[in-house]
Amino acid sequence: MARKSFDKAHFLHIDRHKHRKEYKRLKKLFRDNAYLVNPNEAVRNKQLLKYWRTRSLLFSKINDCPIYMTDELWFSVTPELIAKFLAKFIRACLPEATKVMDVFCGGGGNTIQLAKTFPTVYGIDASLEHLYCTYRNARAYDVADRIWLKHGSWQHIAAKGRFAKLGIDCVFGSPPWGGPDYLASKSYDLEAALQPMGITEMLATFLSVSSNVILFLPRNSNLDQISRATRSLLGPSGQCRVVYVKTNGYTKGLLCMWGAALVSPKEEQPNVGSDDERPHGQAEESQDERGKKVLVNYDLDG
Ligand SMILES: C[S@@+](CC[C@H](N)C(=O)[O-])C[C@H]1O[C@@H](n2cnc3c(N)ncnc32)[C@H](O)[C@@H]1O
Repeated sequence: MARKSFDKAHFLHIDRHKHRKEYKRLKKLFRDNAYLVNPNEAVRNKQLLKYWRTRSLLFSKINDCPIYMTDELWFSVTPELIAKFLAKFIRACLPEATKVMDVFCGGGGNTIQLAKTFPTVYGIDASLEHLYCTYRNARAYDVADRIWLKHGSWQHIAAKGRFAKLGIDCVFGSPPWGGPDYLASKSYDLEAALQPMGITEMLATFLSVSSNVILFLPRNSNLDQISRATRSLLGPSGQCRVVYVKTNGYTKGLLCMWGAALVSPKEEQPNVGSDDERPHGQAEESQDERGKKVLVNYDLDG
């Protein structure tokens, strides 16, 4: 691989001298062209076959452009349709926004669509391999120059408070749900099962970066825990908007939103922007009995 295989300026603070080990690992990943997907050869791991077969739902360019995936990314990347919807939704609510953050950026499913919509996107992940995949995939989508990647665990990064000073307009996160077993119980315990911290602590760390927060959570999430976390951090009048996202008639997860512009936008999102720029889909909205959560069903096939 050529010497200029990656632009290290995009990997924040991975300095050749200060962080020798990380730098070397990153260089080796680039040199080996590690994790490149071969669209003509099925993945060896049988458990991942179903994801490989529907690979173009994850990245529509996967059959034509170099896309990079670790085993974990096959089942954790946000499908492109949802990532696109989310990026347009944020822009419709926050038309002036320029800087957004994707905590737990994984293989870049969300980072890429955010970078297609906003000029500056910060991506954070505890896995150097995943950050490398995000960068590579962003190159395939021609948006690598808009992204800045930080390696480390969110707990440590949030505690340092550096991102709080950057004027980030919206912070998004798709935290690990604990693998495909997340549906094993009827109600997903957002305090005990969500990684790397429970919903209240996670929301607090996100709110320390921006007042506009979005989390992508399991579809069976315990909504009372969301209400409690909201009130404990934002007071009794705090509000959260919960958007159920459906594709192919199947609810993929829910988007939980905090911040005035996201919870009570001046105009309803589907009517904002040109036809091309509108978040695509049908929304049904209702208030819960206490009026604290705005529940929305969003069917992307509608
Ligand atoms: C569900 S995946 C995110 C998928 C991503 N939105 C995408 O579309 O590719 C969760 C990610 O969180 C990362 N992660 C897990 N624990 C973390 C931590 N403590 N701090 C930062 N990232 C973490 C994992 O490495 C994984 O890439």
